[in-house]
Amino acid sequence: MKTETKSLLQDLIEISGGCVVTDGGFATQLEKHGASINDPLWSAISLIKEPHLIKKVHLEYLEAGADILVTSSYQATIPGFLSRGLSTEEGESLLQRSVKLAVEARDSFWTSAKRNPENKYRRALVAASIGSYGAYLADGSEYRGLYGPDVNLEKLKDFHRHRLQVLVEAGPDLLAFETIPNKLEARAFVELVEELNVQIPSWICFTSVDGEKAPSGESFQDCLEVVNKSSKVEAVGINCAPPHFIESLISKFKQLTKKAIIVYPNSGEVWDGIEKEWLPSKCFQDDDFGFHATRWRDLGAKIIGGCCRTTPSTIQIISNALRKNI
Ligand SMILES: C[S+](C)CC[C@H](N)C(=O)O
Ligand SMILES: N[C@@H](CCS)C(=O)O
Ligand SMILES: [Zn+2]
Repeated sequence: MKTETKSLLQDLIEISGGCVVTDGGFATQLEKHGASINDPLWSAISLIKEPHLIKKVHLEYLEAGADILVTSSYQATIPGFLSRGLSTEEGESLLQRSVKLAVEARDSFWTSAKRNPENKYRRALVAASIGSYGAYLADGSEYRGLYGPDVNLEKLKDFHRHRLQVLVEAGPDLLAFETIPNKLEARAFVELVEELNVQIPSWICFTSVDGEKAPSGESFQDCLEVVNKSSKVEAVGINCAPPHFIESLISKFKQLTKKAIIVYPNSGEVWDGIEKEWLPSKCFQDDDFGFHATRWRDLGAKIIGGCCRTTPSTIQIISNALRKNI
């Protein structure tokens, strides 16, 4: 009889009582430490300039209670690095560095955490971030999702293939396809993980600017139809969308998929892709995240965290709220 072995992600969800905490805004916390990321590479510039800060941010999220660390590779791409005058080999080594820094932070944190049997930490997983083609364009395209007639499925797969290979070979526990704005790009990921025979689980997270559809205007029913076909994608959900959309989106996703649902919204501020700054809007404060995280868990979310403009204090409050109310 064939016995199904559970993946590291399924195991983590199970030992956590059904809901795990992922980390919060990586770029946001990097900026809190003084990093200047107003750049076409956005937070990936820190892989070149300030790798020590990357590790510091990862450690802060672990301390706050994150069970999953998302790497600094969101906007790190080989074409992006080439346009800075770096070589392909240098670009590859920066991608490897993004995984290595997170793994080192996880390992050193876990080595000291497990010395104290009193503490409630679990050994965290490292998820390699793969931002969208729109993120690489560096003009806020990930919130619009309209790549134009020249960008077809093959072009998206060609864009993502090499980076994906390098990241997988660097040894993360998971792949995090993040802030995805349309169905075509989800399909590119689903096909690539199959073609490359990737052996670690993935999540695919879409964003939303209206609380109902993907930024491209495509329905989540259409988007999830593509994702549901892949056994390599273990979780699907929403990231970097305003938090007040999350309740109704979890309910919608529950009807559209049997996969684990993941949500890690931003604070509610809105990205100005031209000025490269966050504009104030209807926002959640840290306490609001604590209150809503238990509601999101009760509605069926299995992985909960924060995205842009959330920080370790947000994750600490989410983690405390979820552990109090298992
Ligand atoms: C998640 S968005 C705030 C990342 C930055 C964007 N791709 C840009 O470069 O403008
Ligand atoms: N993992 C990225 C996502 C940006 S939308 C970050 O937290 O900076
Ligand atoms: Zn974000």
